[in-house]
Parts: sequence; C-alpha cells; structure tokens
Amino acid sequence: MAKLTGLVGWRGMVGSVLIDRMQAEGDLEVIEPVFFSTSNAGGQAPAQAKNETKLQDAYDIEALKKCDIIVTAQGGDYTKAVYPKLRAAGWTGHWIDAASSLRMDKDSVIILDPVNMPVIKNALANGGNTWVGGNCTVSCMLMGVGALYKAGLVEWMSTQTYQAASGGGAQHMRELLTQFGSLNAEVAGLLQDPKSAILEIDRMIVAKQRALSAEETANFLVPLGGSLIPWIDSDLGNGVSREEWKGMAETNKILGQGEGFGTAAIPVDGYCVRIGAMRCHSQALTFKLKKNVPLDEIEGMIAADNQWVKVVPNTKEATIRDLTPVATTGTLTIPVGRIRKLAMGDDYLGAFTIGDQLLWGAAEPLRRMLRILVD
Ligand SMILES: NC(=O)C1=CN([C@@H]2O[C@H](COP(=O)(O)OP(=O)(O)OC[C@H]3O[C@@H](n4cnc5c(N)ncnc54)[C@H](OP(=O)(O)O)[C@@H]3O)[C@@H](O)[C@H]2O)C=CC1
Ligand SMILES: N[C@@H](CC(=O)OP(=O)(O)O)C(=O)O
Repeated sequence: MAKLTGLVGWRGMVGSVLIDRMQAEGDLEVIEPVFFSTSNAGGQAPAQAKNETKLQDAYDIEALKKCDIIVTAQGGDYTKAVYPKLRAAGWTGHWIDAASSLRMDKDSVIILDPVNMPVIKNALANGGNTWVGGNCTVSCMLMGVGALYKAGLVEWMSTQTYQAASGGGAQHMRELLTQFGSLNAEVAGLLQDPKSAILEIDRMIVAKQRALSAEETANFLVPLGGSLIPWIDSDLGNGVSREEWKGMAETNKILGQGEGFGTAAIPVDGYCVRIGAMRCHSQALTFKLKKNVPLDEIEGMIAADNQWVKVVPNTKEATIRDLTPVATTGTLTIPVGRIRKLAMGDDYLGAFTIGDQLLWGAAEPLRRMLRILVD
C-alpha cells in the first residue's frame, strides 16, 4: 500500500521547487500525499492532492501521527515546535526535513545520497528515521567534488563562497531586484547618453546605495545590489559565521566521519559571502591533497562520480559559457571548472563549482530520500 506522506511547507519557495520535482519524477504517484498547512487548515488542498481535498492542520499531532512519512520544507521554527511533540507522542515514522535545526542531532542523518548512500543505508538498517537535507553550499560542493573525498585524497579544503539571494528566502530575492531597479532608475538618463561621465554615474550610484531606505534593505539590512556582504547566518562570537561553521561540521557528518564517528574530521574552512546572484551558490575551492595526483586523473574522478556533475574545461570560452549561475539555474547540473594545480605546490588543487541552491541545495535530496524509503 502507498505510504501516507504528509507534506508540510509545500507552498513556500523550497516547497514549490520540491513539488515541481516530485511531479516531474512521478513521486506523487507512488505515495498517498496529505497536504498540511500552518496557516490555512481546512482550506483547499492543491491540485496534486489525491483523496484528501482539504488542508490538514500542520500543528495537529494526531493528524501528523497518521502519516508513515512527513516531508517538511516549512522551516526550523516549525520543526522545533512540532518534531519533539510528535516523537514524544510515540510516532516512529520517517521525518524528512529541509531545515537545519535537527541536522547535527546524533540521531539524524544529513541526506545526500549520491554522496553518502552507505551512511543512509547503514542508518536505515539501524532504525534511523530522521533525515535532514544539508546546508545548500555544502550539498552543492559535495555533489561537485565528492569524488575527492570518497577517494580519501583531501587533507583539508578551504572554501570562498558566492551565495545567492535566494538562500535568505523569497523576500531577499525581491529585495535584491528592487535595489537593482532603484539603482538603475537613479542613472537611467545618464546611461542613455553615451557621452555621460562614468565617474558621475558611479558617484550617483554609491550615493543612492548609501541612501537606500530601511524598507529597501529590510531583509539584507545593507545594500546588496552592486555590493556584497561577507557574512551569512548568525555570529557565533568567535569570528566565525554559522554558515562557515556548517562547512566543516556538515561535510564531515555527511561523509560519516569526524565527531560522532570516532574518526578524525577533515578541516574545512573559509569565508561565506552573499552576492547579487538569484538562486545559484558558487564557490572557489582550495584543496590540500594528501598526495600529488595528475590533473587528468582528478578531472576523470570528478566527472565519473555522479550523473549530474559536469567538468568544464579550464578555458575562458567554456568557463564564461558553462560555469556561471545563469547557465546553472533551474538545472540539476553541477558544473565544476577552473580545475588546476595551484602555485603553492603539486598537491594544492583549485576548483570552482556552482549549484542551484533550491534544487541540489534544498529540494532534491529530500525527494530522493522519500524514494529511497518508498521504492
Ligand atoms: N531558502 C533556502 O534557500 C533554503 C531554505 N531551507 C529551509 O526551508 C525553509 C523554508 O524556506 P522557504 O521555502 O524559502 O520559505 P518560504 O517563506 O517561502 O515558505 C515557508 C512557509 O511560509 C508560509 N507562507 C506564508 N506566506 C506565504 C506566501 N506568500 N507564499 C508562500 N508561502 C507562504 C507557507 O506555509 P503555510 O502554507 O503553512 O502557510 C510556507 O510553507 C527555511 O526556513 C529553511 O529551514 C533549506 C535550504 C535552503
Ligand atoms: N543559509 C543559506 C540557506 C539555508 O537555508 O541554509 P541552511 O539550510 O543551512 O539553514 C544561505 O543563506 O544561503
């Protein structure tokens, strides 16, 4: 019998991408979906609903308890409010979650099956039932260069990220575009005149950026259009942002190593930076390899790792065509390019990778975990 699967957060940005992917892959055909809402219980369920035509209350523990599986992209506050109550009420079903709140719990597994299927299978065999999608930057990075970790080649890795507005949520994307619009409007007349002075345009732009209203910077707190913000997520108080901390903590947990696994963690560190892209996170990676491996072997390993990774030749033409957020958005392709040995030595490797943070970074690992459970 098809598993009764509760869907929470399906109308949000991540949830909408998730439902689109589930439809595209026929996932809704192999489950019995029940749609929940935190704000509109009793309202009309979406067209994808089968037998249930009304939305269920996402805070109703009894209703949730009936589900074999719950998939949530509702957010961390919802998880914190509901998950403990549901488990305390004796529910032993499978909880699949996009939010970060449960990620580092000892009983949860960070799911990214093309990278860590053995970890998932091992947890399943041991009764695991809490499955959490990884941080978008970490998931996209491992989809691209997981091969190097699987081969045990990485001594350490440093990341410099270029993260899209969508990581903050839908309002952040709107705010970025509003800022771009305000900036363009400020100098539209001068832009139309090819003889206008660029330094005058530049002066007017920076004056406008500094004068953006509180409304126009309500989400990012400062201008992002035409600028960048080298801090993402909260301040851990030790000079590290929470987004940067996730890099090492989650990479190791996904791979089933480090704290909790009785093995040494691989050091991963760097800077996470918000830039004015829409929904693709990019990152420049520096690896210290454990040994000198020829570049063609490295490229071959990366290319062979999974069906979504695509090695982009390290030429200007291929890079500017295929290794950009614009080229990658809306696809499951994870381009990895700029692969080269660095000046520091033969065992220092550089690479640049990009991923759609709403697909591999959020929705896709969730629906794939659902299929692992129901197929
Ligand atoms: N954004 C991202 O990049 C990532 C987000 N995540 C996780 O996913 C969670 C959800 O993120 P995201 O999808 O961006 O959040 P959204 O704000 O888009 O959606 C969250 C919920 O808000 C409610 N909502 C209220 N007003 C609206 C509206 N106008 N349109 C749509 N939904 C509305 C919906 O709940 P209801 O239908 O019950 O009212 C919806 O499920 C995050 O909190 C995070 O934990 C994980 C990885 C990446
Ligand atoms: N923090 C990420 C998005 C996100 O939701 O991450 P996490 O799932 O780790 O909270 C970003 O802002 O780009």
